Amino acid sequence: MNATRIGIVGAGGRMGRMLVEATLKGEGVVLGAAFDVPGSPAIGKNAGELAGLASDVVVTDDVAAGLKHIDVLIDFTRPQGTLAHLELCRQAGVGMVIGTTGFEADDKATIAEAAKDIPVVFAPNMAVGVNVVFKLLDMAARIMNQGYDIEVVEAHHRMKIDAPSGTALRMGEVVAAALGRDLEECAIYGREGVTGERDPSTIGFATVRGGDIVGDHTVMFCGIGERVEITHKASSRMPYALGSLRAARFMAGRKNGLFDMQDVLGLR
Ligand SMILES: NC(=O)C1=CN([C@@H]2O[C@H](COP(=O)(O)OP(=O)(O)OC[C@H]3O[C@@H](n4cnc5c(N)ncnc54)[C@H](OP(=O)(O)O)[C@@H]3O)[C@@H](O)[C@H]2O)C=CC1
Ligand SMILES: O=C(O)C1=N[C@H](C(=O)O)C[C@H](O)C1
Repeated sequence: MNATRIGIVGAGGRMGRMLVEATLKGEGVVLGAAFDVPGSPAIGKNAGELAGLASDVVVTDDVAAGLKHIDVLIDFTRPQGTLAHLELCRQAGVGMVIGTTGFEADDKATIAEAAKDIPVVFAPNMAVGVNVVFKLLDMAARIMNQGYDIEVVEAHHRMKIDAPSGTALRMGEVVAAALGRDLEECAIYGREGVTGERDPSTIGFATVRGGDIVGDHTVMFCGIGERVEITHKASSRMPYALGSLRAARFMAGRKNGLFDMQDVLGLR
């Protein structure tokens, strides 16, 4: 089988560099193109340089032209950029792996619409461990469905711009769905002042930002006399990159459809 030709947008970013490294070292994938925004210091550089490796791919800002050389575009940028790339991929018939977080509901509908024409894997966390945690949370919530207060706590590096993290929100969605609740109606995003007693139907979120924390997530099920905490801690961005490449390989032979990492990992 031919190697999947990968394009990476935001190649100079934290995830972009990790993806370049994983692609250049990976099996069944080949780096076909690398992109960043106009004016980025990454433009004109050899992509391999971003990861201390050898490559013949030069980073450009012309995504439309570069799509001719790839099968799948991997995008960890910003919602606005991702949506622009999505339209280009749709026109070119190129699949997309979307790791960007911070989308509004309308944006997610746009992604779902585009996935009628091209294959899209869209997930707030590509790490295998986090996707296993989603399954554990579903099971835990179904069993501890009464008498347990549920709180989601996440911590990330000081450069992160969205909160709560996409992963924390998905954890909340998984738990809410298992309990037959609607997260939009029961989420509490932080507390301050005289809040009153806790409403047992709510799911609380707390956010920590600091230093170089890669990504920690804990869901607490707090009962009377006991507490269960389910935690995932990332100490490297490589699991996100390796999951993304798995998603890109998963697309081979697919013409369209919206998938997430549960589909890629066979956890559905
Ligand atoms: N799904 C998952 O598994 C994971 C998701 N993420 C998500 O990925 C995203 C990126 O994270 P991270 O790599 O840390 O961020 P960085 O800021 O390090 O990288 C983002 C990259 O995208 C570029 N960029 C910024 N705006 C645009 C735009 N409008 N169009 C195109 N490119 C743009 C940046 O260029 P410049 O620096 O010049 O602005 C940079 O190269 C975030 O949403 C984050 O939450 C992160 C890790 C894992
Ligand atoms: O911005 C990050 O760094 C991360 N973002 C994703 C999120 O918002 O859930 C995934 C991971 O936690 C790292």
